[in-house]
Amino acid sequence: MSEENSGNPPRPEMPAKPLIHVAAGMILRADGALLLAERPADKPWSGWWELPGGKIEPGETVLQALARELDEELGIQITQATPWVTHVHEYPKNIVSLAFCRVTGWNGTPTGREGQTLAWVDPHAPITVGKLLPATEPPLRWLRLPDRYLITSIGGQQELPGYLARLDTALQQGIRLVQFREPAWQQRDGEQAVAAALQEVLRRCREHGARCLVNSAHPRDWWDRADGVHLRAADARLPEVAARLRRAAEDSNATGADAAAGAQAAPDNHAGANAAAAGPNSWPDRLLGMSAHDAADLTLARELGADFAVLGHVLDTPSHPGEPGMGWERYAELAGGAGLPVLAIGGQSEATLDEARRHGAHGIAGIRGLLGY
Ligand SMILES: Nc1nc2c([nH]c(=O)n2[C@H]2C[C@H](O)[C@@H](COP(=O)(O)OP(=O)(O)OP(=O)(O)O)O2)c(=O)[nH]1
Repeated sequence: MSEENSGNPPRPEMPAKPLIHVAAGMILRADGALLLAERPADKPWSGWWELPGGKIEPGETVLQALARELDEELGIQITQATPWVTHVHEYPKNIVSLAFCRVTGWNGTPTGREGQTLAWVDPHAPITVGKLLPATEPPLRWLRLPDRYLITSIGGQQELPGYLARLDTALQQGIRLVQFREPAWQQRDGEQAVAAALQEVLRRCREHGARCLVNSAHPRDWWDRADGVHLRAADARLPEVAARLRRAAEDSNATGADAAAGAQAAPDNHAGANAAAAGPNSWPDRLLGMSAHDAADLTLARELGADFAVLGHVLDTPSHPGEPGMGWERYAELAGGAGLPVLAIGGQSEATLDEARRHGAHGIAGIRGLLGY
C-alpha cells in the first residue's frame, strides 16, 4: 500500500545521518588489564567511558589513525597492533563505524594528555569505573571470548578414552572453548552412544571452567545441556532454528538474564537506535557460534546475533582433502567486514595464532592443531 492511500500523513524526508569512521584501541597489558578512558568535558558524551582512539582522517589507514590518536591522546607509540572487529552503531544523530584493534605493544606510559581520566580494568569482571558508551559494550563482551576453539573429532566408542586423555591435557593447557561435533559417529551408532560421550566432554569442560557448545548436527534438545550451540551454515538458515533462538532470547529476557550478563542501560536520549547494529546477544545465557564460508554466511551470523563465527578453511587441511584453502588475504577481507569476532579454521595451531591475528582474526579453531598433534 502506498503512503498516499494508507491513511497515514506523509512522513517528512529524514536527512541521512552522517557516517563517522573511528579507530579505537583495545590496549591490553601483559597481565590482561584493559585501558579505558573517560571522555573529557569538552567533547560530546563527556563523562562516558570508551576505548581510546578517534576519527580516521582522509587518506589514513585504520592502524595509522590509531597510532596518531594514541600518540595525541595518551602519549604512547604503538609497536604492536592488529585489526580486530569493525562494529557499526547507530546513534540518534550519527552512525559510527568503529574499527577496534588489539594493541599489545607500545612505548611510553599512557597519560591523559587531553585531561581525560584513565583506568586499567579487568575486562573479565563487571566494569565499575562508570558507564560505557553504548557502542563500546559489544567489544568488551567479545573480548571475553576465548581465542582458541577446540572442535572434537572422537569418531567412536573405542577412541573415546584416548581422546578424553588428550582433552584433559588441552584443558590443563588453557583451552576454554570446545565444540562437541560427532556427526559421523551419531549416524553410525545412534544418538544414545554419542550422548554419553557429550556428558563426558561436558563434565571435563566444567571441571576446568571451559564452555562447550554442541554442533547443530546433534539433536536440538542437547543445546540446553551444553553451553550453547554451534550452527552449521545450512542449519542457520532453517526457520525453526531462528524461531528457537527467538524463543531462547524471549525466555532469558523474561528471567532478567540480560541484567545478569552485564548489559548496561543508556539514558533514553542516548539509547542505541538500531538494536541489530548494536550486536544483540540473542541468547544471553548461552553462546551462539556459526560456521561461515563467505560474506553471506557472516552477514547471517551477525543477523542471528551470534557471539562469533568460524571462517574457513583458511589453509589446506586434512579435513578437506583436495580443496585448497581461501588463504589469508581473502580471510582478512571477509573477517574485516564481518562485524563480529571471527575465528580462523583450517590448518590452524598455536603456530598460526599470530598470523591469524595479523589478518583480523579473534583467534583460531581446529580439531587436530589445538589438541597438539
Ligand atoms: N574512541 C572511541 N570512540 C567511540 C567509542 N565508542 C563510541 O561510540 N565512540 C564514538 C564517540 C564519537 O562519536 C566517535 C569518536 O569520535 P571523537 O570525537 O572521540 O574523535 P576525535 O578524538 O577524533 O575527536 P575530535 O578531535 O574530532 O574532537 O566514536 C570508543 O570506544 N572509542
